[in-house]
Amino acid sequence: MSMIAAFYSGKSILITGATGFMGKVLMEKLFRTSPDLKVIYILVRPKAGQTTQQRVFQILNSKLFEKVKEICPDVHEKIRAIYADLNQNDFAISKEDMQELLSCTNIVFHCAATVRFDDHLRHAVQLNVTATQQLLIMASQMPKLEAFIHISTAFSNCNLTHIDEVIYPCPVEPKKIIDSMEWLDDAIIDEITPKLIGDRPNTYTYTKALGEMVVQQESRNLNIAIIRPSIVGATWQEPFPGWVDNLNGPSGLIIAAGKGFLRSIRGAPMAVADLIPVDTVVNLTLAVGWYTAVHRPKSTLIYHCTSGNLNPCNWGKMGFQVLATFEKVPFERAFRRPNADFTANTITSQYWNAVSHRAPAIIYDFYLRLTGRKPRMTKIMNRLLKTVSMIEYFVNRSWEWSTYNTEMLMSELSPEDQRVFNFDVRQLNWLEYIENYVLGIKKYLLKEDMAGIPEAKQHLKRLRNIHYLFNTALFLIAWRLLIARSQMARNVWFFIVSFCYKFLSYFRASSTLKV
Ligand SMILES: CCCCCCCCCCCCCCCCCCCCCC(=O)SCCNC(=O)CCNC(=O)[C@H](O)C(C)(C)COP(=O)(O)OP(=O)(O)OC[C@H]1O[C@@H](n2cnc3c(N)ncnc32)[C@H](O)[C@@H]1OP(=O)(O)O
Ligand SMILES: NC(=O)C1=CN([C@@H]2O[C@H](COP(=O)(O)OP(=O)(O)OC[C@H]3O[C@@H](n4cnc5c(N)ncnc54)[C@H](OP(=O)(O)O)[C@@H]3O)[C@@H](O)[C@H]2O)C=CC1
Repeated sequence: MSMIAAFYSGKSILITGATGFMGKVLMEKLFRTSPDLKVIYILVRPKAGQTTQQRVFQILNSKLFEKVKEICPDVHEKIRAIYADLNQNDFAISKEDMQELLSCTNIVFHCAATVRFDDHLRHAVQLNVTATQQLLIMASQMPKLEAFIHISTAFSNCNLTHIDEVIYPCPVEPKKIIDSMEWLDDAIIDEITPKLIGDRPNTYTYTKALGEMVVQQESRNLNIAIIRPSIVGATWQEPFPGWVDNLNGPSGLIIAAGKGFLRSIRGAPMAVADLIPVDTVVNLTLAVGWYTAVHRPKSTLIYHCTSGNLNPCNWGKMGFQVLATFEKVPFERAFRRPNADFTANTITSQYWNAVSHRAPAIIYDFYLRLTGRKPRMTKIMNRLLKTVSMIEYFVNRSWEWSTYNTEMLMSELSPEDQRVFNFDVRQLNWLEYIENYVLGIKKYLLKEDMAGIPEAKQHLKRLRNIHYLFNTALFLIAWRLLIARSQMARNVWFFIVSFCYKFLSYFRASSTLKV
């Protein structure tokens, strides 16, 4: 019997960010392995015209929860969706709901965050720092609380190259930042943002670092642990391989490459691609919840959930495998044939941006205009290039994260728990994982039918022919223009033509003689 699964049985668990990528997988695993848990409270806001209940209904009826519904048929009754907005005071939770949360919760998993790299500092602070502080204040009023697990990111200290399992202080105290956000106007915040974030690349990593400081400062006598995952990717094994449902991290760029929009990224092919499957992160998170509640470590332990030091893969290898998978299972209606690369050189990268990204978009928009349609490719390309520019920081560097706590935890687990809550990335076969990841993107994100693969391959063949035709036409036009302008080019041209003519005459004469 799994000790971790048994631990969560009968427990009341609060999850923030349960509608997000990681939150959904966390909920799924909890219900699948501990169907006897008492209740999972999730803090949800209405979104995109859907009420909180409709959102929960949609999640439970998704492919991800198919297995859960077999194992735990009363799953609908065990989820309590609580209306909440983490941007508001007391999260806008009603008094009755708050009372219930405070009196019943045993474990808190705090996953909610804004993960946008370009978020305005005020908003990023509100969600990643202030909301974390408020949640900790709530937690301190929960008499039955056994553990509080905070999800941070391995990149909260990406300004360092070697990162230990400690909280690194930021120069300005989080409390001062929170206070200043209340009275500074947006223009001033914009001005001081680069100074505050310093050598971090964006407001996301900075506010996640502040969030960790808040956890440390507000921990009081709570049992707290922090988990720092690196780049979270599709599921590796559970509940099935390749599940993914948003465009964050590599997923959006894999789509862009598969559809032929993305041809080049300025990145170091040999830099470590520190991806970690979402089910691995969830398994570690649940193991940490158990360990923190049962063993009550004296201080706040930090767990790095990374792959680079144990089973490294680099961006070059990953890109190669992604492209190889496109050969077998191409995406439908590609704009161009997938053919992308990482280039370390800035000038080469700018050249490819002009030739392979901007020029085809302009030509295609011109074609759309000619055929009376609305141009859209330049807009799509600008958005893609903006995304690429934001991730460049992460694909040009390698980091080293120490993983003593994660390894210690692994050794504390029973063999059964090591199997059920496996977070040992040494067992991960990257080629297989990446292939499943690309397949998962096709199935669950793009919702493409596997039956359409022959047609997609046919489409790629047509694109290849158009590509050859276009290049030949371009070459002939360039050559014609050159001949018109340069005597030297004309001489070369006449030499080639007369050489071919002589060769053909000789060939014809010798074949007549034989007869
Ligand atoms: C080339 C060779 C090989 C080929 C094969 C390729 C191999 C693989 C390539 C490997 C590369 C490795 C990358 C890893 C780096 C991760 C580092 C993580 C480090 C930290 C990890 C963390 O700890 S935390 C998670 C990370 N956090 C994000 O990853 C959020 C990012 N994101 C944003 O910060 C905003 O998204 C941003 C971008 C500002 C746009 O902002 P924006 O305002 O312009 O656009 P919006 O977001 O509003 O989106 C407007 C519309 O674009 C759609 N869309 C959104 N993203 C899209 C996307 N990536 N690709 C397509 N489409 C996307 C969306 O669905 C909307 O569609 P619609 O309009 O139809 O609704
Ligand atoms: N994905 C990754 O690559 C990595 C993620 N992480 C961390 O993991 C955690 C989970 O990330 P992930 O699941 O990928 O992120 P998602 O963007 O998929 O999910 C974010 C969650 O936070 C919720 N949320 C955001 N704003 C509010 C709000 N105002 N009120 C209530 N809920 C809100 C979202 O709700 P809604 O659905 O309503 O928007 C959603 O449930 C985060 O803490 C992130 O920093 C760390 C490393 C890598």
